[in-house]
Amino acid sequence: MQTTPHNEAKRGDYAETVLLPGDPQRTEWIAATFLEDVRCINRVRGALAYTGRYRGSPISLHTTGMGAPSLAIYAHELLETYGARTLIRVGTCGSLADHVKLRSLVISQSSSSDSAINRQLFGVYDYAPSADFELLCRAARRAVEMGIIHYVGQTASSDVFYHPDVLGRFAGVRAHGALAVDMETNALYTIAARFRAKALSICTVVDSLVNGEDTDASERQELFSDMVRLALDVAIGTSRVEAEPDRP
Ligand SMILES: O=P(O)(O)O[C@H]1O[C@H](CO)[C@@H](O)[C@H]1O
Ligand SMILES: O=c1cc[nH]c(=O)[nH]1
Repeated sequence: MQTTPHNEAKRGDYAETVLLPGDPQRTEWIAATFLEDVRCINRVRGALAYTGRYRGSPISLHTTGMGAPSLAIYAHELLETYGARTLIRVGTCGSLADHVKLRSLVISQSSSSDSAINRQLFGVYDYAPSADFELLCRAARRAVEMGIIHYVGQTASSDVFYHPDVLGRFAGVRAHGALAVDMETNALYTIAARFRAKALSICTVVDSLVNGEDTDASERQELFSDMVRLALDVAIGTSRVEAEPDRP
């Protein structure tokens, strides 16, 4: 019998820190490329999940699928049933700002949403979900140390990927500084807050809604190396000083 309706992993199979790719192929690639002693713990609905070690520390990966409802189910179960305490999204996003270029990283400080889910949850309030401050600071510092082009700021999460008004629909949030759009960060931060857990969303910019530029799916695994290394270093708390103990 499965432990949850959506997951066959047993209690205790997940590490406390879980990286969350949207795409199962990304999950599989991260497991094969970055983790040691790795084992697959879930295949239900193709939401591949693995547990292994990164530089000796236990880390899990779990595929969220696309959109807030899908992520919400998996994040809820990871926090409620599997004892996860830190969730780090390693996703993709579309640029909403001129200066946010393809292939850079967007580290989301907070995330607006057009989701009707929030209207059910918060009544008259427009809840403002945000990243865990410690994870956010660590990611920003480590990204500088690694020389990765990145932007820290607010993002938007939308339930609509294909929309006839490609950019115009974001006018309000763009005018107030939103850097990029994805579909899950708002839900991730909201659910983590509910469980008093830590969350961070790091996304690679794969297209621009401003100028229509796009990356090719074939370059994407390569493209994700910086994001995944950064997320893993953040997950295990590595800074340059810790990573180079022999430094004078
Ligand atoms: O690449 P992932 O992590 O799935 O993220 C983005 O890509 C999907 C849309 O293509 C949505 O899930 C969006 O948030
Ligand atoms: O959610 C997403 C992700 C990438 N690009 C978009 O336009 N939207």
